[in-house]
Amino acid sequence: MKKKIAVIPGDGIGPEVMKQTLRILCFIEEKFHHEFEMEECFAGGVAIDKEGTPLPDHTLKTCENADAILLGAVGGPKWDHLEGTDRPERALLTIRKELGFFANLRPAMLFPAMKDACPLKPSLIEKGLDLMVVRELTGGIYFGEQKTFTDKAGKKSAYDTMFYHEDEIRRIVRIAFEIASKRKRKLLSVDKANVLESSRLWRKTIIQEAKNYPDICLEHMYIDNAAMQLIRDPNQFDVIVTGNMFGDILSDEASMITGSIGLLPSASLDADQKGMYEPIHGSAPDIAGQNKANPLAMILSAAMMFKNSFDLTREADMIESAVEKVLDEGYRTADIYSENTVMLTTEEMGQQVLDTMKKM
Ligand SMILES: NC(=O)C1=CN([C@@H]2O[C@H](COP(=O)(O)OP(=O)(O)OC[C@H]3O[C@@H](n4cnc5c(N)ncnc54)[C@H](O)[C@@H]3O)[C@@H](O)[C@H]2O)C=CC1
Ligand SMILES: CC(C)CC(=O)C(=O)O
Ligand SMILES: [Mg+2]
Repeated sequence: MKKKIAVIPGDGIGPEVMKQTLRILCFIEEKFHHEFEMEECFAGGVAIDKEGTPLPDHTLKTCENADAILLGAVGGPKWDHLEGTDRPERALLTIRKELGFFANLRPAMLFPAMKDACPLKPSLIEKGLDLMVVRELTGGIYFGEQKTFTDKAGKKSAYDTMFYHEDEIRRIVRIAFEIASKRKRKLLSVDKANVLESSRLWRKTIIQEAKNYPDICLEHMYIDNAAMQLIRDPNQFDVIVTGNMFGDILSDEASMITGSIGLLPSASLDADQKGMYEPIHGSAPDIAGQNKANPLAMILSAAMMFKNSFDLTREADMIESAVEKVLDEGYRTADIYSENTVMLTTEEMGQQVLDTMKKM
């Protein structure tokens, strides 16, 4: 199979975790006789430094022309003084919006070997954890009107707007219902409908849409309670659908139940399953450049690319099984290290996954 893949390493640990992922892609390409035309491009802080803008036109064009996009992470303290549209994060938001990647799938799975790394009581995760957060990605407060202004007294104010059109809600909740119908037929919609108008529209719309999915059990929860319930008893949930900001926050919280944010992949999809694949974490400036980052979230994001955009399940399964085996054998990066396990660097973890795949 011939595929064009746009590769955006980005900033901080982005290039470190991407390097390990590309080694695995090269192995898959050779083993299964695929042809991956990989084009590396700049976005984020590195693009600001090189070209004066977080998202150069040619990067966006490369993404548009690709069959899928892999992205490490963008941002960092070096660029934190910049204003909204000049910031590295703008690159990510613009790619998502311009390419219509409205459906962000963030699976939170606890690998059996990672139970000790979960900070919750063992009784809460006895049966493991297998959650799917479906996050709306191109609307809500990250894309509403925003402004900072100075009043007559010289005092500053700022606002952000949480805006949702019913069609935006409808298309993401449909994706969530479809996913729920292939799992436990349980869907939790998370909102703040006791306070926010946009949440009330969200709730009304999903209740209307539920009529088309009579075999799915739909429940609703406010975001504050959901954040608490996720820690109290994560296994009460199966598929969670929510807006952009609530999904961003809840998925970082869910990641910790699986041991580390360095383990969680994601897919950001359009209506035709074209997608951008990225770990849910950021550029982790506190550990960047130290060969300490966990590359498994990025590697598992590539597996999601094979499954969702290329329909290559054998290749995806191979990556996922290799990651599971490496963890079973006790190999860990610093974020998930505990006594009686073997601490590896980023490079060594990539090598370990690769060596395991070679033996499969
Ligand atoms: N998708 C993206 O490109 C995202 C970018 N960011 C940006 O990243 C920068 C840092 O943001 P933070 O809020 O600190 O979030 P972060 O996710 O980068 O880091 C949070 C904590 O998790 C740790 N961590 C993250 N990924 C890890 C990995 N693979 N292995 C081991 N430990 C890992 C970090 O060391 C840090 O202690 C900011 O500029 C932010 O805007 C944040 C989230 C997503
Ligand atoms: C960096 C932001 C644009 C978004 C974010 O934190 C995320 O998508 O996880
Ligand atoms: Mg986030």
